[in-house]
Amino acid sequence: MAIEVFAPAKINLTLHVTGQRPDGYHLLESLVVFADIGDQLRVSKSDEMQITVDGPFAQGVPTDQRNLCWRAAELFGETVSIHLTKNLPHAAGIGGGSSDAAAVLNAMEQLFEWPCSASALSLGADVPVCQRGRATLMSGIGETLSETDIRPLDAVLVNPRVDVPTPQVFKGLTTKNNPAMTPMPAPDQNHALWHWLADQRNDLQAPAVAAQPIIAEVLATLASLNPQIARMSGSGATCFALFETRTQRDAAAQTLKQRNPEWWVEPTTLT
Ligand SMILES: C[C@@](CO)(OP(=O)(O)O)[C@H](O)COP(=O)(O)OP(=O)(O)OC[C@H]1O[C@@H](n2ccc(N)nc2=O)[C@H](O)[C@@H]1O
Ligand SMILES: Nc1ncnc2c1ncn2[C@@H]1O[C@H](COP(=O)(O)OP(=O)(O)O)[C@@H](O)[C@H]1O
Repeated sequence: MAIEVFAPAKINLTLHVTGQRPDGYHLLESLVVFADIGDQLRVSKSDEMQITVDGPFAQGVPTDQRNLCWRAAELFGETVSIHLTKNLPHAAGIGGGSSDAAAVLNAMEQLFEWPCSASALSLGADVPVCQRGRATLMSGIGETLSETDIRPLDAVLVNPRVDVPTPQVFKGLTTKNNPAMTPMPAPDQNHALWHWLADQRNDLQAPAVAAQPIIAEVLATLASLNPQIARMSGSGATCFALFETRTQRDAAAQTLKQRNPEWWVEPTTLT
């Protein structure tokens, strides 16, 4: 029997860095949502571990213990065969590896019919939130999760096809004790959410731009298309823009693809 699972792109609509633990990990506050685009995985029981990868971003994805999917299976404690169709850019701030690992854990719980007894957090700070796969307020280093409600958001994701290693971006932070997020508004209308989002931040945006200046160009290009908000996700380099209507979103995506054919541009709905 094979289980098919979807590993959606993770988007940090906000990302506040509010402190640092003695072990070096940073304390975060983030509103995390998920896209309707992502990687696709097929997981089946097998006598030995095996990973095969195809898809537009297959190149450079490890097929051994370095793949987070492999480490997820080891954490679960069984061997499986995994086929990964890699549709998302990696080292991109949209949780590609973390979302794949979360999907493998979810698939293995279905396949073997018992829950994973080890902590998903040991695979990466983003894996627990990716296991939920829906709008969540995340804090701590990624272990404190509280469900939240948002209306579907029309967004365009843009990645200029440069890798941004997460540890390097955290190292580039100049201040680690930044103000916390303010309380999120009730989910009854998107206007209130957009207003609130505009007052929040991604504290990793400045160090990511310092590491890869093209991110500033992506953000300026998105801002020129009159979105409600344009910001970077995670540690970058993927940026998102939110639009009031699906028609505006699709028109913006079309313009971006024409102007910058070398960028990865995807219209999507975030929930
Ligand atoms: C920044 C975020 C925001 O959601 O997203 P991405 O940019 O990875 O998508 C995550 O916190 C990333 O989570 P994840 O990619 O799972 O991180 P991990 O593998 O646990 O850690 C990679 C490295 O990032 C740094 N790190 C990560 C999380 C955290 N709360 N503090 C940190 O300082 C550490 O230097 C660590 O060695
Ligand atoms: N399943 C996977 N998909 C993509 N990258 C992976 C995977 N497993 C391990 N990696 C490695 O993890 C690194 C970070 O990728 P990713 O998790 O997509 O980044 P980010 O944390 O920025 O979202 C990549 O450079 C790649 O070598």
